[in-house]
Amino acid sequence: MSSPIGGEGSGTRDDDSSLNPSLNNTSDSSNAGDSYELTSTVKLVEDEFERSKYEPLFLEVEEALGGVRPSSPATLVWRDLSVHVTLRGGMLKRLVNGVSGIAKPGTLVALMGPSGAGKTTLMSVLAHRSPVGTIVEGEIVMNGRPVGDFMHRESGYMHQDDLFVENLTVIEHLSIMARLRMDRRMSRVGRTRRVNQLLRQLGLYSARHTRIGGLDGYKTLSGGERKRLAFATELLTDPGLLFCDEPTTGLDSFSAQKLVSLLRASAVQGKTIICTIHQPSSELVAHFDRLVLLAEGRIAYTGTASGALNFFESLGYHCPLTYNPTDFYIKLLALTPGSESASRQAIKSVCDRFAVSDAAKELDMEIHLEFHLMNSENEAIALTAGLCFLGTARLTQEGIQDVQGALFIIIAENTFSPMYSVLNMFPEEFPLFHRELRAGLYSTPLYYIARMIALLPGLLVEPTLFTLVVYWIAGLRATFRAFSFTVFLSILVLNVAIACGSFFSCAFGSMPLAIAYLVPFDYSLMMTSGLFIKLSSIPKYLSWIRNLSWLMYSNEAMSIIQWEGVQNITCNVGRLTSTCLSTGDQVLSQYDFESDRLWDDVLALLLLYTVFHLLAVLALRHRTRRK
Ligand SMILES: Nc1ncnc2c1ncn2[C@@H]1O[C@H](COP(=O)(O)OP(=O)(O)OP(=O)(O)O)[C@@H](O)[C@H]1O
Repeated sequence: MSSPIGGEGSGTRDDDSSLNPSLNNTSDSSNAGDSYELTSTVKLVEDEFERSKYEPLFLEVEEALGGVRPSSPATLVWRDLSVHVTLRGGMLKRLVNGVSGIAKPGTLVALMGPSGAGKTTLMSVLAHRSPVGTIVEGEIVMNGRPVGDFMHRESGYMHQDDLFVENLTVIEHLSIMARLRMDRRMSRVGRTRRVNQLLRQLGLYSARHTRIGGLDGYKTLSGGERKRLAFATELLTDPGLLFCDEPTTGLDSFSAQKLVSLLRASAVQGKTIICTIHQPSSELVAHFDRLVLLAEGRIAYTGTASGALNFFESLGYHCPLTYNPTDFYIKLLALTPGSESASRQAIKSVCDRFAVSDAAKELDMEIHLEFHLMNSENEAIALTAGLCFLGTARLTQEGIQDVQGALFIIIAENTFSPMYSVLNMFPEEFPLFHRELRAGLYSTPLYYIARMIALLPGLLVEPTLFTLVVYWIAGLRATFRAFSFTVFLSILVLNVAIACGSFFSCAFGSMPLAIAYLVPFDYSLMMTSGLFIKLSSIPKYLSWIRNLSWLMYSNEAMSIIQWEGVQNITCNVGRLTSTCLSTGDQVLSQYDFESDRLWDDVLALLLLYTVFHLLAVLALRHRTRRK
């Protein structure tokens, strides 16, 4: 039988009667259709190659763009993760012990450690691909969702032993996999383009007609090419998250370097990549953004490669100059035959010291924040908040506090979660943005504006929904003007908060640093909001902060809307109260608010919105120039 592939000949392709039999089976009409479609898909790929020879410009542009961005960026967070297996006789064996970590879009993470440290176990649990019978405790979430079967669709897993149908050629393998794995709604031309693109990106173009392996007398793929083919197979669906189990094992140093460079390039495009890796050279380690050193199922270190050197030096372990630092750590964290108990003691001490280190605290803070942001389900909070205030906002002395409380909930909910949620936006995208900026694809202000426009639907819908729920359940002033003005103000508040968060995000290179400065700032905003301390009693040297406090402006404006013109607040007869506030004006002056400042407050909010965005663009431009 002749090969289904036409075009130029290759010694490896002729006499190909051994392609997947189902694809050549003409007795079944559906299979015949499949076979026809596959044949024409492969043909299309070939045609595309032929054309691409004459399209150098297209290649250059694609190279400049670095291919496509992943369809969905993925943040994976795990907290207090322990993994056990049940041994014969029902005994439990712990393989991973209370491990926490985070992997974000655009980062390449290395899981390292001596043999038996738990790397493969941890990675398979994170990928939701652990063997049956594995008991997992702790939390693992991807983009806010606890991991589940969806991980098989939404993440790729490159196994250590790449198994292929050996007598297929590279292009046949990828075409079949494209057909099986890619979205069924994608057109044949779309699939072809993707295969074509991957072959070029992963340097497999010249080997496209080479058989994967096995058959005597034929040229077969090298180890490095096999790994790259396995990588290309996982990239077909363009997952945001990719797991690679020992991708460099069995490769010479040049091939290993080439493969890790490809992983790095994919990460720079926005993917999250987690690899287990065995004793990498210093050059390889330099490609990784984060190292996770495991020992005896625990974390011995997490952070940058240079941070690892400092951490171990702080414990008194100095890596000799002639030594590869990763070999040094792994030797240090391995059980030495004959003195296992002393080794275990030393490993325990390293892990304990890391658990109380600054790096571990920073990591904890980052993880805590991720979980906090994931858990802040807006509508659920709105409902809970609304129910707490159910019907309490009446025109009585107690009702005054309830109205002010409900207003503050609206302001706070539209301030804090959104402000912190954008903190990582710019540091995360900075490598890709910087590369595209250098390629002259757009300017800094244009990128910034596009980023903000992308957020816009959420910036309008979220505050509207939240206010809608809290406002009516709490029973705030039931007039169209009061309600619509409150919605308008809550949208404004959220937008100022996002502008402020964006400024901190652009000004600081990492989220922990941005948080370190933002937390004291947001406390001062809150304290000068008018709810906790009377504005007139704030010390003079601090009172200027209130000019920056959009919480104060919005609190004043929303209070004016609720209380303007109100004349009939009930005083409790028979109850000894120091003062009785019977009009709306008295309520406002109780909080040091002025009834004629409504439009001043709106203007101040608009001004803060503009200033924060301008500062953010300037900070971003400064960072790109500095880099
Ligand atoms: N199903 C199982 N039953 C019992 N012990 C297991 C099981 N799976 C793994 N282990 C043990 O758990 C420990 C961690 O295994 P794991 O494969 O995760 O280590 P690793 O760090 O990936 O090692 P390597 O680098 O050698 O692949 C090892 O001691 C291993 O023997």
